[in-house]
Amino acid sequence: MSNVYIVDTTLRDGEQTAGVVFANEEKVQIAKMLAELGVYQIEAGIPTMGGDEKEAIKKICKLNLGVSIMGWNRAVIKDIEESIDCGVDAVAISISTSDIHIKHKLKKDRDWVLKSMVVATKFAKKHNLYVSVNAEDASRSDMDFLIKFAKEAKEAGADRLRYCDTVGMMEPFSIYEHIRRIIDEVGIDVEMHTHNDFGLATANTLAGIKAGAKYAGVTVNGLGERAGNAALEEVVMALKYIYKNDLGIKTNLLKEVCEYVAKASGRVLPLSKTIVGHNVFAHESGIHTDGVLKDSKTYESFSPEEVGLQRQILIGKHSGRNAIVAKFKEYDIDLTPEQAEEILKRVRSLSVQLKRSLFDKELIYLYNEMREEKIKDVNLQNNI
Ligand SMILES: CC(=O)SCCNC(=O)CCNC(=O)[C@H](O)C(C)(C)COP(=O)(O)OP(=O)(O)OC[C@H]1O[C@@H](n2cnc3c(N)ncnc32)[C@H](O)[C@@H]1OP(=O)(O)O
Ligand SMILES: O=C(O)CCC(=O)C(=O)O
Repeated sequence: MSNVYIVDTTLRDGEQTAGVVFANEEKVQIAKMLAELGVYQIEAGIPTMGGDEKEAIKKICKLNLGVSIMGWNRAVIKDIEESIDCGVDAVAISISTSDIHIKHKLKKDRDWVLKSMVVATKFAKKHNLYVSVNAEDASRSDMDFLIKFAKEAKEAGADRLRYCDTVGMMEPFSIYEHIRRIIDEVGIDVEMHTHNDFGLATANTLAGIKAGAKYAGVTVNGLGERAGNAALEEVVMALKYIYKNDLGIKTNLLKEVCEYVAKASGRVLPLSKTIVGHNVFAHESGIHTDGVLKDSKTYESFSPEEVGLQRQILIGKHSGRNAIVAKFKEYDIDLTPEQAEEILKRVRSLSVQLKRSLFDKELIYLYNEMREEKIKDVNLQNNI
């Protein structure tokens, strides 16, 4: 697998999540964090919107973060002029390639699409910008037309083609075929931009990469239109651990970045959010905790510290003896096997009553309760 570059669009597609707005300072802070994380390119927003959006993009450009800053544009010269005015070094030039979009949204025809894209691309190249030509709704486009579009984009000077699965209608096997065909027939660099409508955004991005796409367009926490985009944290970690392709991203910062974006977007991270959820390294089941306590690799794909998290061993209804023994050891209490068995019974009963796992102080309470009962029993037996 060749090198893969992360293109983060949290500040563009991520902010397009219905109802999400980043304050300008938050946009700047997110850009700084993404640069620190080590992404290749930040799609910072849509300059032609003007106002705050343009101000924030200008500020991000002025920071000289050492990463490429891209502005998003329609295939419209005025849009690109606004991008240039912001000081970006790269532009995304977007236009729909599917007949559904061309006919019903743009109300134009295929020739108009090709012409608008070529004119916009040549204009951007004349201004020494890096150009990604974005085929919106590529996945629902006629493949022969998409190939023609990609060829003309390349001839006009485009540096890459963004393949957009705009409504998230693809699955990995077909997307692999599409991307292979584009690369084989056009020989252009491809960026994957996938949406999560069927929960396949990350899988589809990985399939595209496997087919030879060099760029992965992602968002932090998978923010984005409707069900969102492929999540940065998922793609980076899957590439590292499933495909053995370490992109050099500072993954130990992931938790912090994801938490920040969650807060700024007002979209709380679910406890079991992939990669960075608070509970994705929490173990309760007896067989799992026993395994993890012996060797964490038995039930973890990578160590929690790698993404800025910590392992948690919870004690609850599904716990086993070994976890109970280990937990009390943390408090310098060496349980006998019989004591561990007895406490486990009490843990199960209390967990069912409370419908949750137990806090450490509740465990100590159960331990004291058990000891007091034992003392009472002995006293009774001795008639004291
Ligand atoms: C799949 C995606 O994520 S695409 C990105 C979507 N993001 C956004 O829309 C967020 C920011 N958008 C905006 O601020 C505004 O929509 C703007 C500034 C881009 C345009 O605003 P307005 O001029 O008010 O137009 P409006 O949004 O109502 O309609 C879009 C127009 O752009 C046209 N258009 C849409 N996509 C493209 C394109 N890729 N290239 C050229 N024209 C396009 C539409 O046909 C429509 O034109 P019409 O007015 O002649 O019918
Ligand atoms: O990136 C683009 O230009 C297209 C917009 C988009 O987000 C998409 O098609 O999913």
